[in-house]
Amino acid sequence: MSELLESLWQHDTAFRSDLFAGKVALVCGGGSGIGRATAVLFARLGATVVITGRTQEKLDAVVDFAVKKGARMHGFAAQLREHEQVVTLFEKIEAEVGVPDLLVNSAGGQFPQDAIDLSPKGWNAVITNNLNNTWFVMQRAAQRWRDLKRGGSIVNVIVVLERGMPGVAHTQAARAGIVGAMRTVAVEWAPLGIRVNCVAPGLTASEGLDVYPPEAVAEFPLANPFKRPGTPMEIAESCVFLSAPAASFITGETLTVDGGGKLWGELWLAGRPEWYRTP
Ligand SMILES: CCC/C=C/C(=O)SCCNC(=O)CCNC(=O)[C@H](O)C(C)(C)COP(=O)([O-])OP(=O)([O-])OC[C@H]1O[C@@H](n2cnc3c(N)ncnc32)[C@H](O)[C@@H]1OP(=O)([O-])[O-]
Ligand SMILES: NC(=O)C1=CN([C@@H]2O[C@H](COP(=O)(O)OP(=O)(O)OC[C@H]3O[C@@H](n4cnc5c(N)ncnc54)[C@H](OP(=O)(O)O)[C@@H]3O)[C@@H](O)[C@H]2O)C=CC1
Repeated sequence: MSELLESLWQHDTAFRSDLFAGKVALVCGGGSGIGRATAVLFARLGATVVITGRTQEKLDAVVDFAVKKGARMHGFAAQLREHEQVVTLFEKIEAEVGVPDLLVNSAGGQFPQDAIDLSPKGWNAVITNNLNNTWFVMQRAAQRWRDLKRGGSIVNVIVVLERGMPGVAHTQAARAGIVGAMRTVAVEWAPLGIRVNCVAPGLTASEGLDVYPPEAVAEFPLANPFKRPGTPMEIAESCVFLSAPAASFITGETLTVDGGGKLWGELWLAGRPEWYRTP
């Protein structure tokens, strides 16, 4: 783990080392994968960072590392599907750290299953985990910015939507909901000085991929024309770009970071059905 964190700390970045000095960044899902890379990058660029997720130990590992590097980072656990927990989380952050200026929503995930077999409980779990979760957090941030008469930036990490994604219809539906909400509030919240954007990663090498079956994993190199997964840092750079002053005229957009996967690529997350196998 410390080797991985060290590699994130040393990784090349396009950004100035004091870019976010004086800013507070909240990264949901910051205990692993894309969220962790984003949190570490914000910390390297001078922000005070708060990470959240359900598992305190995962958060502690990242915080301990960052603090040893001299960065300012805090880890507060929360189940983001519960609206009351989101409200309490914001109260805690404001009391102990300060009002977040920047929000990156990378908390989410799903399980792979053919759509026809999804149970109502499984569908609801994934919709709640990726639509309600992200919405509760982005709305709470916007409410606080409105109340305090200050702006902010929101970046939601979603999935690539253009061609659907066999094996994860539930997550496609949830993330399409986020895109619709994002495009709408980009207009409603512009007068408040709030920008809201999405990053759509292609297949990215994170712990999150552990839930996929071996037959799906074996075909992951077919996901894009580079024939490799992206790295969490390749996604983090885009999350940070959209949060930065360099993106001050960008709102309501989705930045796809998928190595060209939506132009050429195949991703069968629950495995390739017989019909689509070449003889
Ligand atoms: C490029 C695209 C690639 C994307 C990659 C990534 O996103 S990587 C990042 C990925 N990172 C992540 O995905 C991490 C986050 N992911 C998660 O935490 C879970 O996937 C979650 C969203 C379902 C959690 O919801 P939860 O805590 O409520 O979960 P729970 O365990 O209580 O299940 C609720 C119900 O869901 C159903 N069901 C669940 N699993 C399966 C299954 N394998 N099979 C079938 N069904 C399944 C089942 O009905 C279950 O109820 P039951 O029958 O047990 O009474
Ligand atoms: N890796 C990939 O190939 C791709 C990933 N994505 C998306 O990017 C996002 C980040 O994924 P990635 O970093 O790869 O995967 P991870 O599973 O590593 O990260 C997801 C994080 O979200 C947290 N989380 C999940 N649900 C909740 C919840 N209800 N409340 C609070 N925290 C929660 C998890 O922590 P904990 O379990 O401790 O709560 C975990 O740290 C996800 O939305 C994912 O679907 C999109 C496209 C491709």
